[in-house]
Amino acid sequence: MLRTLIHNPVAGARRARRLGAVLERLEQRHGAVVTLRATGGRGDAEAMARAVAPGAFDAVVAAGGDGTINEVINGLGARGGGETTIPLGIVPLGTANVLAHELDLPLDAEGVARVLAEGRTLPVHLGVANGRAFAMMAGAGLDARVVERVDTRLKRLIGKGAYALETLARIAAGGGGPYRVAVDGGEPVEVASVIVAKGHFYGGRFVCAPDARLTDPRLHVCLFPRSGRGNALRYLWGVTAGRLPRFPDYRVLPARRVIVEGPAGEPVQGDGDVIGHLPVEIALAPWVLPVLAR
Ligand SMILES: Nc1ncnc2c1ncn2[C@@H]1O[C@H](COP(=O)(O)OP(=O)(O)OP(=O)(O)O)[C@@H](O)[C@H]1O
Repeated sequence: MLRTLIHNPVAGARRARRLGAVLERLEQRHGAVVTLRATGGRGDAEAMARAVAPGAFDAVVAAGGDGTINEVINGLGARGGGETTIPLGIVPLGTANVLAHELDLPLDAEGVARVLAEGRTLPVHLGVANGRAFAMMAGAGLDARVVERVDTRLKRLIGKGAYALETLARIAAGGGGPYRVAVDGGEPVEVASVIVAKGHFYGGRFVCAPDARLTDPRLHVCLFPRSGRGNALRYLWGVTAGRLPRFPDYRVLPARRVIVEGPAGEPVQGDGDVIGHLPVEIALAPWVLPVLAR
């Protein structure tokens, strides 16, 4: 069993010991041969995944947060996708680890190593936003502005709390939008924020799109219609309290193709990192990614 493991040492800084324990179990208990490569900066994980020689490894493992995993996914996608795609494995070392939660991956070293060695492969349908693949979600509006501005040093220090503080700061600052969202060629609707989900979890284990599933070839468009600080706080409370899907003004539409327009140059987030700017066309990726899961 041959695995190449692409590690973001910044994402994993607080959890370096967990990665060591995973490697030890993989090699000693499961007899895996692991090649470890560390990234040196943004874009490295994608280039490393893209450069894996065909047939050299039977899985490419991303060790980091959702941003690192997203890069590896794009690197694997750039290889052409299709039947020959190398399976993706995950060592969750990030702040929110939304994809790991969505896949119900174990977080302990023993469990992570077992999935990487013996897990089944799950066919994951990806989204693609202006050519960049995403596994969990892409969006424009409040959450994209939060992702753009969140202080990375604070994230390393206090984890998810940095997102909470930045969300409150962005709500207080106001502005942004409105966005016009056209679903499957229909008339555009105007909203204050939009999230296009592939998975049902958001920001950890909060639920935005209850019916979205990674293995389902559909996008779920989450529409936050009302603008203003009061409504932004109300939606935020709805997400954190698990009430959002029951809000009468909140809507989730299944879709295959979504176009979002708004103030030119506003950020678009994908899997928790800025992956582009408006306007954006979001669709399903033309390839399916095999992902190692329980
Ligand atoms: N060696 C490196 N030094 C600095 N930044 C890096 C390095 N390698 C990767 N990065 C960048 O770090 C960013 C954050 O990484 P990642 O998302 O994996 O971790 P995280 O932010 O802790 O987790 P989460 O996405 O779950 O919040 C990514 O955008 C990635 O491109």
